[in-house]
Amino acid sequence: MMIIPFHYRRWEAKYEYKFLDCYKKLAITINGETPGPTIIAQQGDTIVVDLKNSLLTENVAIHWHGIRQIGTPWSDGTEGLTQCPSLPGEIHTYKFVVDRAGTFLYHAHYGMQRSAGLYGSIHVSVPNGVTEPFSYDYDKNIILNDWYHQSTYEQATGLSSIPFVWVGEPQSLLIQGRGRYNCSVLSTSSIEAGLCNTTNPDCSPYSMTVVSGKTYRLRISSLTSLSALNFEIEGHNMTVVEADGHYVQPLIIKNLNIYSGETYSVLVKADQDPSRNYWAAVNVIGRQPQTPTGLGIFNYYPNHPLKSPTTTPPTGPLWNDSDYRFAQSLAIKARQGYIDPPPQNSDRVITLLNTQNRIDGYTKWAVNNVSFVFPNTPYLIALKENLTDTFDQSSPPENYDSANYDIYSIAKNPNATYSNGIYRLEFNSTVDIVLQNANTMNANNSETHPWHLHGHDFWVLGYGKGKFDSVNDPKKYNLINPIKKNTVPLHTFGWTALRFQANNPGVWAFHCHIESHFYMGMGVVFEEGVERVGKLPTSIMGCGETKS
Ligand SMILES: O=C1O[C@H]([C@@H](O)CO)C(O)=C1O
Repeated sequence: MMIIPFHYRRWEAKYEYKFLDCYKKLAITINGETPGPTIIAQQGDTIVVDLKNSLLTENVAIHWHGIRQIGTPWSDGTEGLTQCPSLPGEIHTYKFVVDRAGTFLYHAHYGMQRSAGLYGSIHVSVPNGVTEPFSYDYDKNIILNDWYHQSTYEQATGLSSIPFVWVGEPQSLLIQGRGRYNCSVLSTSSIEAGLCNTTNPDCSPYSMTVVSGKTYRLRISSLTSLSALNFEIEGHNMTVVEADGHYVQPLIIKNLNIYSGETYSVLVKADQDPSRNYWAAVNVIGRQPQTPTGLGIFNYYPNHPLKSPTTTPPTGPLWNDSDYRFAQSLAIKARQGYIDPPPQNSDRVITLLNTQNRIDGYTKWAVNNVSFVFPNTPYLIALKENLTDTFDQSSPPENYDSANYDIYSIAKNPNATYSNGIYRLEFNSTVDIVLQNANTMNANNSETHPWHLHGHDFWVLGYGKGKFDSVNDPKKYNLINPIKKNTVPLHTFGWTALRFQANNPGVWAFHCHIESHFYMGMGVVFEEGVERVGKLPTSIMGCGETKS
């Protein structure tokens, strides 16, 4: 059979009532599904998606998470940065090449729209004739998510109100779009009105059927709005072999910590007593859990796929065991034979202090005291068309006053400022980013932030606890076999150091992947080589100064 290196998809995004955790809620579907259809392609293939916006009164944009968009920065799908949003009734065409094998994602990148369920997976297989450094019998896809009963609008309104209304912890955890809310806590009249229905097929538990003796590659990813998660299959170890599309030195673990925006492949051998089923369990870590364990079934053929094990489901590590999380992050290294060594030095170091702040009575997140706000005209268009009065031309700060800032205390002055200024990077330069965590505006509290970079993979040079020491910590960087990623956790009261090459012409977001945190300003924007970007398609225009 001839392989056609071109994949054409017609997708329609629309709101539908779904019972993903048995509770009735409007969800954004693609062609009727959430998670949406999986894109299966081979390295080097071109993907074309015609996305029809049938959301009636809401704009849309889709980001292809982990795809670098080399030569197509206008297809990154980041509203306000690389495109105007597409309006109800419009069809927007995304066209890009999947240039690297691995497990990637797609999801809405407009306001907090991702939390309404617009997301899915992208599998890119290796080219013909190339073999992977591990073997397995079957490939399965598992997207983890958290789920809220409040709409995106109620959440966003609360976050941008005085007094501030926090979104709180999710009601459910979803495994491949399925969860289970305890309907019995609701009033009989709500249940009679059909608000919660445990027999709805939408919330039938995720069950993965395995055959004894076979090895499964589970492509596990997280697109949670808030929660850091721990994934475990009762009674089975797993071997991590891939992270964000890069091969990992095989690491055997009992359970996997996974942060929003990350993807991993783990190998699991069906090597336990086949006369019963086992739990697949997802637990909240990093924040005090108020959400029940998310449960799926690891089903040994020929047991019934929905037969619940009689055992107690795994409860995961202690939610506040940050040592456990640091240790797993540190243990993941690039695979021998597949190491892409980082440049030994960098041209520029940007240190980003992560803080929760206040601006005019509003609660915000900021980096180096600047809370990001979107421009009306997407940067990519503004820069190419010289519409430079459309955003703040001053560069955001490269550092914070580390000598006088106590990361373990509530800031003496929590006030921050707004800006839509961007970091302009010299094309082909090597850039280091040091993410520094700190205390929030609540005493003795620091939160985990998964940072995601668009348009690049970065090397993870190190993780540490406490305040980064700019003299001694760089001496401990892993410059031998660091893993490359596009999303990385910044652990509580810690730092994370990254290195990347500014070699992809375009405008790229770098932000906390927690939906509410980016919405509250926790992100920055990098530009490099924009003069090298080809002619922009007019389909990305139509808002702000690009209306004419
Ligand atoms: O932005 C946030 O607000 C809440 C909390 O700090 C409000 O008190 C929280 O946990 C966040 O991540």
